[in-house]
Amino acid sequence: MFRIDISSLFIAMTINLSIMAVALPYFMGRVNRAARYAQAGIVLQTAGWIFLLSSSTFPRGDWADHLLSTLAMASVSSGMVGNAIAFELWYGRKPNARAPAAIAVVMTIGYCIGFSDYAFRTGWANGLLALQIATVIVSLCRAPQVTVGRWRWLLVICLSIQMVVMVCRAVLGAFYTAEFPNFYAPHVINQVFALSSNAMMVLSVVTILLAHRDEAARELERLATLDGLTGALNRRAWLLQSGIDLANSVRYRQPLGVLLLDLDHFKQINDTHGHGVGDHALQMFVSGLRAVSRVGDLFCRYGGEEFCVLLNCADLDAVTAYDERLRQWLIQHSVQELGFGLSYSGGIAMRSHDADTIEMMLQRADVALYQAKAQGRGRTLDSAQPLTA
Ligand SMILES: Nc1nc2c(ncn2[C@@H]2O[C@H](COP(=O)(O)OP(=O)(O)OP(=O)(O)O)[C@@H](O)[C@H]2O)c(=O)[nH]1
Repeated sequence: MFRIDISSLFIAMTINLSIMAVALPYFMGRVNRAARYAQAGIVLQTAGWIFLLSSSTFPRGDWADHLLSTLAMASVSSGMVGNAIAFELWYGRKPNARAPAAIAVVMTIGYCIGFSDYAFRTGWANGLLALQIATVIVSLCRAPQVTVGRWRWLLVICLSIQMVVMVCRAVLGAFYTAEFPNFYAPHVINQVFALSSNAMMVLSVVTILLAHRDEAARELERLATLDGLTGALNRRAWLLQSGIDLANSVRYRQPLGVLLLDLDHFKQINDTHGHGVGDHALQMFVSGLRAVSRVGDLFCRYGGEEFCVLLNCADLDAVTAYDERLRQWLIQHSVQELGFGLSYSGGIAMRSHDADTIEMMLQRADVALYQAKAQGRGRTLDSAQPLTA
């Protein structure tokens, strides 16, 4: 019959954690903030376990035992705070780990003060660590702001098991102290704890790698679809989405318009104020597009100082209103922000029949835009209106 040797399991886990604490930062190379927090979390958990195992080599209740055990609690609970922040970031949220951090502080202080009372300290530490895990589970169950892989549920399951074991340890330690005289006591709960901690260690490393891979994929997608300078969609992504929108507009018999916009005298802006100001003007123009756009409006940087907007469920009046809102926005903001007025010329093309394509609409909008430039700039013309020379 096999025997579960608790102290060997803890020692093996601490050795593996130490290896991971060194190997992860080394092999993952340059990583972003979330992965750095997760790596710091592993380092702190490792330190916590080293302190905890070292504390048991000193006489029980000795000052060294007291100090090392308290440091262990501080490190393990801070490690969970690091993990909580990493998960928040991986969920696309602003990092907010106030609850786990507050629990870590309160737990460590209470543990240090009440150290001489074994029943109290075991109940207190395990109970609050369970509560800390619960706050992380609640946060993981809330909808993420970005697409998150199945690692999310793997983590929820692991943490839930760990939380239940912690609660059992808290109850045993506080109320059934005789059955649970120390950390290595061969109680079934201690055995489950040793086994689940080992499994948890392996799975948390797997989770870190999966979450990190998810994030790298998101970053690649972002780079492939967004314009680096302005953050607007790039032409490729816009054409892809506008083809889908156009097909939907035919299917649901909704009007749809395209607005092609080109900043006026942009070369002169660059020449007079410098390329940096030119870049800032492009970014400001995109802020304007963002400010006046509504749900269903899709804009992109088409290239250079040219932008394109697709307006879903919009007739000519709605497209013209969009154009007017944008001009108003520029009048209100450009002089203040750039020191000079920024204007643009535009061409409108409405979907005119079911066989219309985005390319055909863009061609018509381009002709109208050319005409708007020829007529003195600072205006938008509709390609369906008779164009004056
Ligand atoms: N600062 C900056 N300038 C850019 C960028 N992309 C394109 N340009 C500049 O935009 C200018 C476009 O010039 P033109 O095509 O002559 O057009 P324009 O000066 O706006 O004249 P009109 O369109 O006829 O009013 C060029 O000087 C490009 O170098 C960019 O990312 N940043």
